[in-house]
Amino acid sequence: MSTALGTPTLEDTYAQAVPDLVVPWAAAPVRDPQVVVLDEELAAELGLDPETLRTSGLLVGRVPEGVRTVAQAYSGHQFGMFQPRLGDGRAVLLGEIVAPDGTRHDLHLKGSGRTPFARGGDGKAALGPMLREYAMGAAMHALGVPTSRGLAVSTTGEKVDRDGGALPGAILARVASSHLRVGTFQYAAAHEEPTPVRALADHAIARHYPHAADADEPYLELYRCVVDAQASLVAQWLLVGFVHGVMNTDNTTISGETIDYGPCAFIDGYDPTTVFSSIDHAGRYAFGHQPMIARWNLARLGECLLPLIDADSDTAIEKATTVVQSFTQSYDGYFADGMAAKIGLAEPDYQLIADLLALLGTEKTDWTTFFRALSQGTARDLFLDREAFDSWAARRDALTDPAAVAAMDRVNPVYIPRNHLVDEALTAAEAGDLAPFHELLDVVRRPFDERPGLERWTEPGTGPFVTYCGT
Ligand SMILES: Nc1ncnc2c1ncn2[C@@H]1O[C@H](COP(=O)(O)OP(=O)(O)OP(=O)(O)O)[C@@H](O)[C@H]1O
Repeated sequence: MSTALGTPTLEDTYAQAVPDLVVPWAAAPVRDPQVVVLDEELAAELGLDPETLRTSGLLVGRVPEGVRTVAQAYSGHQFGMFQPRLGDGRAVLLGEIVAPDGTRHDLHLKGSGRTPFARGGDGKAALGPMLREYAMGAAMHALGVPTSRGLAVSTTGEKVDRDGGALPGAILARVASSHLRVGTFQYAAAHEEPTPVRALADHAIARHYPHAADADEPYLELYRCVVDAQASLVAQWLLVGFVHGVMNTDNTTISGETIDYGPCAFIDGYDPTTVFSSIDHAGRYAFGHQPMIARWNLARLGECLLPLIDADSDTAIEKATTVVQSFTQSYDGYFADGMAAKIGLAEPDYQLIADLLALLGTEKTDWTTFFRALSQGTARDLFLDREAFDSWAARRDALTDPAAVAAMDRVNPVYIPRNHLVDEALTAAEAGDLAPFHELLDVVRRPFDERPGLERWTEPGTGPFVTYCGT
């Protein structure tokens, strides 16, 4: 069913395709909603009028009569442990919007009240974490990394209890090309088979990889596409220095977009062991582990698809294994191509890249600063052991491609959302001062243009590196 909503229309192809995987559910009423930030550029991309959005109540879940909003079911491996019933515990899917360019997007609320999936949670969200998700999504989008994006954050006028304190409550309106997760397939596979998994896979194909429908083996092709999309995504995370922080299977998307900016951050100094989540004591989701974890998560998706891949289970396992094993080669290719562009080579040189990573790791050189300094010819100054840098740089200079050198500054950002400055902006916002948050947005939305007056945004923080794990 689709329902007119002023100009936009909310469709529900997902709920229709897999009714067993949703629960009809409405956002809890909000007494005093105030839109704190709204991404007008994103609204325009979706064909939505910002003023209507500000006043209609849609951003906190007030939908016109007849629109069937739902909470989505999903399972997930969290830190390696299977949780059969997670789902939208504090979220609702308002519906799908078809943008003027024909692309389909979910409009989803986070922090909109308890649902049947809430388990012990209060169904709410605090302002700081929702603003964090909004800013990180905006930053990643500006960096060219596929991501869910915040359309708006609204305060609810109520307080939420977190760690013994009362914080302003908020709702994030989030847009994604879908909210299909590896965990969605895990839920379908764990609860009933094979019909829901097949219906879900058919929906995923139609929505994200329509060419797979014409392949000889459509479900194997779907799997191949997701593995490739995730290999590309995680390579991009590492290239920009992003640590997701909670790469559970319920945070691994079928579309290949980044989702759920919980305890995430960008690294300052290059160190593959960097962990940003205060609950990740073993370093499972450390910066350098992310490719391996993505592959592990994708193996869980493969398990769900086995009955669709081949009626003979041994054959299905063999085919799925070949696909998941292709992750490593795809990832290595994406990462090496990206690194080549970052250092000004037309073609990757694997040894040169490996030696650079070793060099940066030894001194924990600032990841973002290094690549811009390389294009400016000032990278040498960043090292204590300048001879080691000189001998690496001489090998690189011999291979540089003039066109690639000119393009370096278009792939190497000057500005990333430095963790200490994000925390500073969120602390101010929770205290009622939004000015630092708006400055943060302004900086991260134009990451490649060096601008005077923003020098402090290029400075690394002084730690501690494990930080902010609020919800
Ligand atoms: N305050 C809360 N009340 C109810 N359920 C919650 C709350 N916080 C988290 N959950 C649920 O706990 C599970 C894991 O939480 P997680 O932080 O990964 O999700 P999330 O950040 O709420 O949502 P998303 O993954 O959509 O960004 C999910 O099922 C989520 O809905």
